[in-house]
Amino acid sequence: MKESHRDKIVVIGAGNVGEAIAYTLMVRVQANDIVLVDLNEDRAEGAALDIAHGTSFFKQVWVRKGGYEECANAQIIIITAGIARKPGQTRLDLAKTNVSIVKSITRNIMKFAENPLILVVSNPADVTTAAVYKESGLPSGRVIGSGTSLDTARFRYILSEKLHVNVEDINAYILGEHGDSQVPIFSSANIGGFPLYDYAQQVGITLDEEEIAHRTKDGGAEVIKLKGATFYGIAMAVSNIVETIMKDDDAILPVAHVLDESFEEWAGVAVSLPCRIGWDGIEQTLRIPMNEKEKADMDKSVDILRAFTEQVIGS
Ligand SMILES: NC(=O)C1=CN([C@@H]2O[C@H](COP(=O)(O)OP(=O)(O)OC[C@H]3O[C@@H](n4cnc5c(N)ncnc54)[C@H](O)[C@@H]3O)[C@@H](O)[C@H]2O)C=CC1
Ligand SMILES: CC(=O)C(=O)O
Repeated sequence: MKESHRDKIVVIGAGNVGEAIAYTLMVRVQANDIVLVDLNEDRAEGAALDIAHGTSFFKQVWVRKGGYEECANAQIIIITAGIARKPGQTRLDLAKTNVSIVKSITRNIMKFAENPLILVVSNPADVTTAAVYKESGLPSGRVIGSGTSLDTARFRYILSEKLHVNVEDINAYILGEHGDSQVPIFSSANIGGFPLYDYAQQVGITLDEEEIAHRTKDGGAEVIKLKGATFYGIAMAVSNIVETIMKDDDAILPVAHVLDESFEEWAGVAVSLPCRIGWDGIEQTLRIPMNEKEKADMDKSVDILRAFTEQVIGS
């Protein structure tokens, strides 16, 4: 296939996360041209070759190392470059370094791409999303942070374990910060269409909200403590976002973007809410019913993110 006819995705940062994303995109054939860009060119080339060697078991997908000029005609650009969180270190400790990395990457992307769709994964993911939005000048719906998509996946996984039910039957969100102030929305969660607590009562299971929230929030730290880094979970979360964009299928996913004025006291902050996503990025931001405690926790999460974002990148 001619290069000009390929569906191209550029992944910037070919470390654990970038490599796992490229692998997942290849296996699921979500693009037929996957380009890895990294400051460490050997790392990008090695990762690309390792994945490319396996393509004969799947479909024709080009996986290769490249430079920023590849962004010119990419359908999606995914930023994963940065410094990974060390055991015991908070996500927020890393903010200043990673924000300056994603800002310089954004300037490089914008040299070549006219109206790119950028997906931001580097931590702290909400603050880096705000930084890329500001630096790029793009509409906020075209700068999507992976936000609480991974936390939501962890929440659903834990609920499926507790309730002994297929994870696909669980509709429940973690919203707010991808971090310590994240908010589990229990009040509007449903299991196969049944309100969560109706379902739990019918199957005779008592849920401990605090324990579930705690396990969800600590999911990343738990894996980091055990094996040093998380990368498969985020790769699958990103692949899910990529799928809805590439297929233009209007799925509703919990992702971060900078909220507009209609969100009043939350406006101007990059934070996760359920969003309808398609080819142009975020098409609609949805307001999910919350009880009073959840709403108060969301207000707190937004306040924390606003204060921190201002501290790191200015208002
Ligand atoms: N949002 C989420 O849910 C998750 C986010 N992360 C974050 O993803 C980021 C990457 O994590 P890992 O891949 O494990 O780290 P890693 O250290 O394995 O890889 C980072 C890569 O970025 C590259 N890099 C650094 N500066 C660069 C620059 N200016 N331009 C191009 N490449 C550059 C490095 O050479 C390295 O290959 C971290 O910030 C981590 O905290 C990780 C897991 C989940
Ligand atoms: C590292 C990280 O952000 C996570 O696994 O949630």
